[in-house]
Amino acid sequence: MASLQISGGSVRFVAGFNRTGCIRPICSLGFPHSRSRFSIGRPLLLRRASVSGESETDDITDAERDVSASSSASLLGFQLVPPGDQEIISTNTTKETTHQEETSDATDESEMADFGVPGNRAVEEGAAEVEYTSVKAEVINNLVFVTSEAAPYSKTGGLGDVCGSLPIALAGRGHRVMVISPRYLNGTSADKNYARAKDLGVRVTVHCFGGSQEVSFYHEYRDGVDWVFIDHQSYHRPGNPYGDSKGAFGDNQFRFTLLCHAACEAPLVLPLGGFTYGEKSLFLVNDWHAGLVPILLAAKYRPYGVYKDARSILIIHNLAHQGVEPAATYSNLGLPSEWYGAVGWVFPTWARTHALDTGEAVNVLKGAIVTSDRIITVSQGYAWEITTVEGGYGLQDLLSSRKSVINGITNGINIDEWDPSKDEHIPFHYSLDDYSNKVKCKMALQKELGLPIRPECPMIGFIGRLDYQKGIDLIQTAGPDLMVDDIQFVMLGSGDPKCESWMRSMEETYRDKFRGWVGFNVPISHRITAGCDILLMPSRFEPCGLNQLYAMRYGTIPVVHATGGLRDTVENFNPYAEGGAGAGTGWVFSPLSKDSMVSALRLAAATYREYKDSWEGLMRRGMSRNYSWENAAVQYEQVFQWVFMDPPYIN
Ligand SMILES: Nc1ncnc2c1ncn2[C@@H]1O[C@H](COP(=O)(O)OP(=O)(O)O[C@H]2O[C@H](CO)[C@@H](O)[C@H](O)[C@H]2O)[C@@H](O)[C@H]1O
Repeated sequence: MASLQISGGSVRFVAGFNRTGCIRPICSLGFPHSRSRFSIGRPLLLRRASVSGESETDDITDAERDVSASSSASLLGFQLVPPGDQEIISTNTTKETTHQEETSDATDESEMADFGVPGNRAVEEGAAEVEYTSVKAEVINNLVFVTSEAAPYSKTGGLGDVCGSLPIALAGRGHRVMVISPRYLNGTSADKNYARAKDLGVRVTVHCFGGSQEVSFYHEYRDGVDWVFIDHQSYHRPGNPYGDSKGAFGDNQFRFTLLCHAACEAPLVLPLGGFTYGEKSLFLVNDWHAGLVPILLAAKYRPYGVYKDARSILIIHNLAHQGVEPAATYSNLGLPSEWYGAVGWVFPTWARTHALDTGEAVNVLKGAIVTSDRIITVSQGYAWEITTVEGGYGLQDLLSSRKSVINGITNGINIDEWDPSKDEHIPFHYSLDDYSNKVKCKMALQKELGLPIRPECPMIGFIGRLDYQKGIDLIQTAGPDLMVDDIQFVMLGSGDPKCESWMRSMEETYRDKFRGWVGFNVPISHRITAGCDILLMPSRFEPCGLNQLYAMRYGTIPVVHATGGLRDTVENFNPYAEGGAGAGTGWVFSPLSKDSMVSALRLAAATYREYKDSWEGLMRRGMSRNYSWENAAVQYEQVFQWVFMDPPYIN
């Protein structure tokens, strides 16, 4: 790993094979439009059923294709962890656990509690159904979110959801909130998302990559939030924020370096509503794409007395993507030379390609971890996981050293967009008071997909990026076993081309049972969430996960692997609890194996068929939970208070 090669006039960073046999990244030095490493997945001519039930061919456009942040500067597939033993949580609803299970569970729980934040009422009061009355924050801050995506302007996954809804919740509590992301124009109808954003007429020159770049700022004030879009020609091209059908963009390091420099200038130069946000801003830095911000505050601004009163919080949505590029690219980042140590990173010896390979690289997320004032992960379980060798992706020791400033706060969801009583994407509406229309949503979905219309047949759904993280290999292995059962299965997603073709062949083999929809399609994701009885999430790791939250709100029962946020948010079903009334909101299986997943699904399907009361109990408990951002916002505010108590971490 990590050798530098001169090839065809460009320097390439060549990766070797990892322990699981996947080819590790091959990345370029980030020259505009040179291609780098992971391929994103080819466009697929997919066959899908039309509403009339007939099969049709649909050419998925770039705008629709799901290409996630994972495609960019990712360590995914680069197994930086020794294979560890999985803890065992029985999928048995009688909850018979072995001594080993009890021990490991107890350890995890107590260690995870270290990452909790006072104010988490859902946890503290042990009540899922806590009601929140919207109140104003006690202390008001100037908040500046920096992110590579924010829905509805840009979204390839959960990062877009969170950065599109948490800022609104915080603004509703009285904070002044700005969200900064690129103004992506890809020549499709998605460009109209930016139609209301107006050029502020402010120009800033950014010095990086051996030259100077002029960026401009577009602005829309909506739902109490200043949405600011950085404009530069490198954000204008077909594809999604990270790549296109040929793979991840080779200049992503450049594009996100530009974002970070411009984001640091924004609070100083943009007179939004007549006034700048000023130097006492709190930067909320999301994932590696924004990771240069805290480094710039420390290295570029504070030495000159600017941003002395500012603070930064790194929000980790996914540690598998760290923005790793060759060490030689350091000079591109626009940082003083003496700050190399902040981002300098060395691959472990075993991961290098040969004896002379020094394994040196720059790692933007690592730099953010060492320079940000505090760190938040999107669930408590994940906060603990990233400090372990299994979940730390090589950064576990560093993260453990900053354990005292790490907190886990479980994501909320946009309860207006995801509301079965008024969802514009679903054909029939329902609620906790009357969910009789849910089965009509199922029948409509069966019709739309060209499946036999069978309201009594358990319908299982999967929605997500088709990649290693989401455990798609497990679904593929389990496919034939599952198809023996009397169920229907629908998958929506795109990414790994092999999985895309597997979906197509499954659909051809099991015409009455399986449908695969390749692409990124928000309306369909809503209809699957409403129409299915069961939502499957066998994620290998899941920092929080949003689909299980959407599912529970829609009375769709999640069957999830016991990891990260899935374990935090789904309570394993116990039919004997509460004097036989039952408890729990889904099935949480472990270990991550085909057998364990299939038995959990079979248990769920059998409960659906034979124990209607238990099923309705599961639905009701899931639907009555409070998923709004209110609980999370209160905890975020607690961390905001803590972050201003201390001087900046790097002063
Ligand atoms: N093909 C498709 N068509 C339409 N919609 C699709 C789709 N594929 C995915 N989506 C949507 O994208 C979002 C995915 O959210 P997740 O939280 O599951 O995952 P993601 O891994 O992207 O996010 C990372 O960040 C989030 C936010 O913090 C964490 O919850 C998560 O664990 C972490 O991996 C959901 O809104 C889902 O409906």
